[in-house]
Amino acid sequence: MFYVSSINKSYGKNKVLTDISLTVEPGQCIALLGINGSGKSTLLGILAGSIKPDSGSFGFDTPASTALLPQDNPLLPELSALDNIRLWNPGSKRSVLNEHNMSICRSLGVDTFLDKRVSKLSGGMKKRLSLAITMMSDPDLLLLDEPLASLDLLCKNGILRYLQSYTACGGSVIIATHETSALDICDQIYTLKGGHIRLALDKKTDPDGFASDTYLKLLY
Ligand SMILES: Nc1ncnc2c1ncn2[C@@H]1O[C@H](COP(=O)(O)OP(=O)(O)OP(=O)(O)O)[C@@H](O)[C@H]1O
Repeated sequence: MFYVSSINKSYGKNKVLTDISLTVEPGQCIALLGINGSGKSTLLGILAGSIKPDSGSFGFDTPASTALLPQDNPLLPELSALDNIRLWNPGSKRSVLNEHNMSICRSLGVDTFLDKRVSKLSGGMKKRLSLAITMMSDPDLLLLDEPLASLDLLCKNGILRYLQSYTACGGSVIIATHETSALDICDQIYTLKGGHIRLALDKKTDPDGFASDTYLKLLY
């Protein structure tokens, strides 16, 4: 289990996160919903270890690992997709295309453009490549910051199906999103408002609450 306990974060006088607590079980997918500037990226950055909270704690109850897929793809545009994979995977040139990594590439359709330069890839291809690289570290908890932004329906669907197969194998996901289609695969929806977090929907106790025409109400 991954726990977050009483996290607080301010930028100067701007109190962004107040007393944030939640838990994520293995195999669970949790959505973070909130308007622009509500603190979703800040919270994910804290959980990924790249932003220091003012107070509070987080971690796993057993040894486990986390990986963050940031909003902007962490790719070098002048390199090929394969060279970007090599860059993020320390090891020999031969071992980077091992069966484990290739199976991730195949699942996300990245194997079809490994030799292409990143600057020539579409937004959806870049996102799938970034996700593939993130998955190669075999994380137990995947932190996703707006992974579906500006992707076409087919690409969104492919990524969502991939995430479903990941959680079906016991992986956990926290996904910050404005996309209602992403909420369909989530077990719980938390909202961030005025710095505070609230469990707004839980599929176990309110399966009927998961309907795209009701999601907007959660933000008010
Ligand atoms: N490095 C920083 N220095 C100062 N203020 C920051 C910094 N990063 C974020 N903020 C502020 O913290 C607040 C939360 O920003 P954050 O990016 O976490 O929101 P968000 O919910 O992810 O927004 P969006 O949906 O637009 O991506 C905003 O008011 C933002 O201006």
